[in-house]
Amino acid sequence: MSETNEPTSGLSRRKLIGAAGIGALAVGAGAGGGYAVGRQSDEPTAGVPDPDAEPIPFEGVHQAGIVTPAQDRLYFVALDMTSEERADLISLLKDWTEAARQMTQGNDVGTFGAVSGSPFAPPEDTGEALGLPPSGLTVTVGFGRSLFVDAKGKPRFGLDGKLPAKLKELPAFSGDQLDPAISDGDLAIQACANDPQVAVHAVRNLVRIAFGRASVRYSQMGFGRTSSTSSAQVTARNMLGFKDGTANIKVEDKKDVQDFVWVPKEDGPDWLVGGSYLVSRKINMRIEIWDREPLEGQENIIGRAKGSGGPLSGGDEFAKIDFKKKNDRGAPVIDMKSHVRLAHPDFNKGAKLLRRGYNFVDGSDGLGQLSAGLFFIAYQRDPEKQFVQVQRSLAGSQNDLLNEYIVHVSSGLFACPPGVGRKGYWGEGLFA
Ligand SMILES: C=CC1=C(C)c2cc3[nH]c(cc4nc(cc5[nH]c(cc1n2)c(C)c5CCC(=O)O)C(CCC(=O)O)=C4C)c(C)c3C=C
Ligand SMILES: [Fe+2]
Repeated sequence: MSETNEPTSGLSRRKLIGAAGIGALAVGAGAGGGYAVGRQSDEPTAGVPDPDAEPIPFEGVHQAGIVTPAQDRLYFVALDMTSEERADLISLLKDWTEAARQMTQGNDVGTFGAVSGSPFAPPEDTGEALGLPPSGLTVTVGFGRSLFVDAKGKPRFGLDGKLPAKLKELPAFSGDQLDPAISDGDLAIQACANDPQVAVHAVRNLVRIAFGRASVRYSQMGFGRTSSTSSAQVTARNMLGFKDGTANIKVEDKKDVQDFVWVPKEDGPDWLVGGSYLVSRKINMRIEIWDREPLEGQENIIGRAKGSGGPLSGGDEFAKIDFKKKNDRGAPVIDMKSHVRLAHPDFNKGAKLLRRGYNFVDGSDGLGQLSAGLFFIAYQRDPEKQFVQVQRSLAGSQNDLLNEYIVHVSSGLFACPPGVGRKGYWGEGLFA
């Protein structure tokens, strides 16, 4: 297994297949006939470079979609197994791995894809990504605690002894209003891309492949990444209008990535080494109330300037925060209950997270208010020492000033296995 590998071969969505040409339909008989129709060629439009044409490598030591520079769109889905058969779980993980391998490289799912198979059988690929480039698609999977043990603690799928000690249920936090229907799950898929159609196509096909073995529990679409995971990216803004992700772990911070993101051998279990834990929290915002808060108040709540993103203690966006600085009345310039102070490693036993969240707007509620917020995602090596530590500091009406404007409504914790090589499949080590 290497960190990066060349794309695998497959049926390119963008290649003109056969000599029939645009719009022509080749008709034949039998599943192996190769009925090909292509709608686009690989030729770029003259003078317009396509930044999304180059796929992100699927194979590697770690799964893509964690330290990979955060794309602009998310489609997150949690599923529950509908079969209790170990063989079904294994075959599902194998089928998902192969499909993700193909889709992330800009190829159709299957041997004949969307339009090259038998006209008498449903296509292997649903087709809505035909003609679209890879668009930076990454597909990342995770396993929930309920995949390993049922509600009574009885092992499922013969996975006795495989449950990671750190894959505990997250504790209840003050102020949580969690809806079980949109929380947890046996399996999670995080599909990220720069084109929402490509992310949706990926999830739709994986859900379709799962039919008879697993079904959707809940899903969430996200737009506008709220974190940068590379210092080459500009910091994007969240729905509160603030730059979000300034102090995030970036892929270039090699030591932080090593210390805070990947599960090392000494932590175990063996099958998870090189993987990571994903925490998801859907956080609704009382956005209309926030919008009535004066600028000074908004900045005091976050602890940073809304325009530049710099700390209120002074300096540009990436200046070190001076929590000791006082104003002329002798009060701390950075409020003791500001979000950045309570979330900062200095006040959380050194804990850091790799945040990878997205904005969402799920239409409007019955009161004419936007159902908007942040679908928070964070990766870490140890959920208790990292997410739980920080969220305990933030939660509750006596803590983070931001809590007046937000409410956590969904929660998930998933163990994401390491990456795969040319032949492996996700979670293979679980069945060794
Ligand atoms: C438990 C972890 C965190 C939750 C939940 C969370 C929710 C949340 N955050 C914002 C907006 C911002 N967060 C910022 C910084 C920041 N947030 C967390 C953790 C959680 N946030 C951390 C660890 C940090 C970095 C702290 C530091 O080291 O300085 C910022 C500032 C810019 C930045 O550094 O990213 C903003 C803005 C919202 C709106 C929100 C819930 C809806
Ligand atoms: Fe935050």
